[in-house]
Amino acid sequence: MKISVVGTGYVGLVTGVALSHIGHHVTCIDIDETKVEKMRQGISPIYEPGLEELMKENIQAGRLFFTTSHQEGFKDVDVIYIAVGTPEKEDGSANLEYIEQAVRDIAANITKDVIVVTKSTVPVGTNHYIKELLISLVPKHINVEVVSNPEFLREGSSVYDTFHGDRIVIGADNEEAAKVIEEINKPFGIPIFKTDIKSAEMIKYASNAFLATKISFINEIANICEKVGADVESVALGMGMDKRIGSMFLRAGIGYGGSCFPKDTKALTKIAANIDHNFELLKAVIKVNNHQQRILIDKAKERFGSLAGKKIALLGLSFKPNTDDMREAASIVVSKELIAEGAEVVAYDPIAIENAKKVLPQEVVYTESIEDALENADMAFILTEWAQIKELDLNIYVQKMKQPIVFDGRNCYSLSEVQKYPIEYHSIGRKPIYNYQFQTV
Ligand SMILES: NC(=O)C1=CN([C@@H]2O[C@H](COP(=O)(O)OP(=O)(O)OC[C@H]3O[C@@H](n4cnc5c(N)ncnc54)[C@H](O)[C@@H]3O)[C@@H](O)[C@H]2O)C=CC1
Ligand SMILES: O=C(O)[C@H]1O[C@H](OP(=O)(O)OP(=O)(O)OC[C@H]2O[C@@H](n3ccc(=O)[nH]c3=O)[C@H](O)[C@@H]2O)[C@H](O)[C@@H](O)[C@@H]1O
Repeated sequence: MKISVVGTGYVGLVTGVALSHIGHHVTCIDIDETKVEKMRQGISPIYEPGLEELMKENIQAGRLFFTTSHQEGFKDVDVIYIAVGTPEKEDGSANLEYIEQAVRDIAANITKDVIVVTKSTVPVGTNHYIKELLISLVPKHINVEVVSNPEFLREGSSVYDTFHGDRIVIGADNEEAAKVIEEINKPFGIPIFKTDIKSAEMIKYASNAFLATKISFINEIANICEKVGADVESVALGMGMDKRIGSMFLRAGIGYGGSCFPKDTKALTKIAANIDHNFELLKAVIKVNNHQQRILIDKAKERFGSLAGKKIALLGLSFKPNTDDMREAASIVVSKELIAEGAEVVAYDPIAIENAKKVLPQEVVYTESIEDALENADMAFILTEWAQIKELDLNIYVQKMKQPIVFDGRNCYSLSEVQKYPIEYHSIGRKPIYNYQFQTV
């Protein structure tokens, strides 16, 4: 099948590469010339484990192409995937301007019948709008069908997820079009769920909202655990053994970030508000998350009073490990607030520093190693559970810091391990450890 993918972000690039890997002829189109130039050389503009190897392999096999020209990219294609961004507008609703532009680009350049597949996360009703817009713009002799095919990959494991996903959702009002997209996806060997367009659109939002709910739920339980002396890790394990609950997405921490949960939860409350439904549960999930992102600051202030003049090392900046994505990362909220409190902020991340520099306050100082960040620090905040941080020899905190006081927002270390060191350790939903005698200065 000859396919083109519009937009080469996390979703578009991974989709294009994966579709070429299962044998399709794929052209990825992006308006960003620098990105396209890199991708032509087999260089991935984003950090995703395994992606670059797969890109190179399929470029060499003559199945994967990149262009900035919609005309060239849409030439003779049977199927066009839309994977452009749908960021948050100021009012929380989804911004559909990139989708609309992509649709106009398609309409202006296609010369034969095509199926347009929407991968981007779009509010219920958008695919019908896309179809109406296309029909109004393309010449009458060209037939266009629209299929919703929401994406469920996670950043940091997007290649793995694409080949091992739990389901592929195909939402179509036209059986023939649904069959074509089903055939395209069959080589992945993943269960395919076919439904109508609006239900497919809703499956995406409902799934993200449900996962976000699980996270806010366990974070609330964690906060209660701290007060009553229970251990959230044990609680999550015990809960997760019930198959109806499931053990995944019960990791307590400093809340969810990233390009999707924050924006999609807000967008769903907007979708509900548009039909006069007050989605109270989801609003509470969002509120809990906003509070949770600040929880280490609250703990540190409770411990120290003022943070003014304190040197604070931030370990991990991206919104989760194995990605350089800084969108809605807790480190943004935390660093801004620490700077406002008058603290001196030193930050380390194995991959995301370049992106972090674009969004964190300019007062933040970056280091090339964990050791350098910890040097003479009054306290450390762990914000992302990178393997490098989880595997760190805990003696480093003792040796490098002015006082080894660690606020761990990702529960990176077992309490029994931390007990072996002269460290003061505060984590989420677990008992604090006071093995370091704090000297008042
Ligand atoms: N990032 C993720 O993990 C996931 C994202 N999604 C959804 O997928 C969609 C895309 O997300 P990301 O890949 O993160 O976006 P992104 O912002 O990383 O990438 C979008 C790309 O589209 C390009 N673009 C914009 N307009 C264009 C046009 N008219 N023609 C060609 N290229 C154009 C941009 O230059 C950019 O490279 C969003 O709706 C998002 O909600 C869904 C599942 C996972
Ligand atoms: O629509 C999307 O963009 C994607 O959003 C999430 O994927 P992603 O944001 O890449 O990463 P997750 O692994 O879901 O983590 C999101 C946030 O939740 C946090 N999280 C996750 C799990 C958990 O138990 N606890 C927790 O705090 C992570 O630290 C991170 O900040 C979903 O998991 C994907 O299925 C979906 O396709």
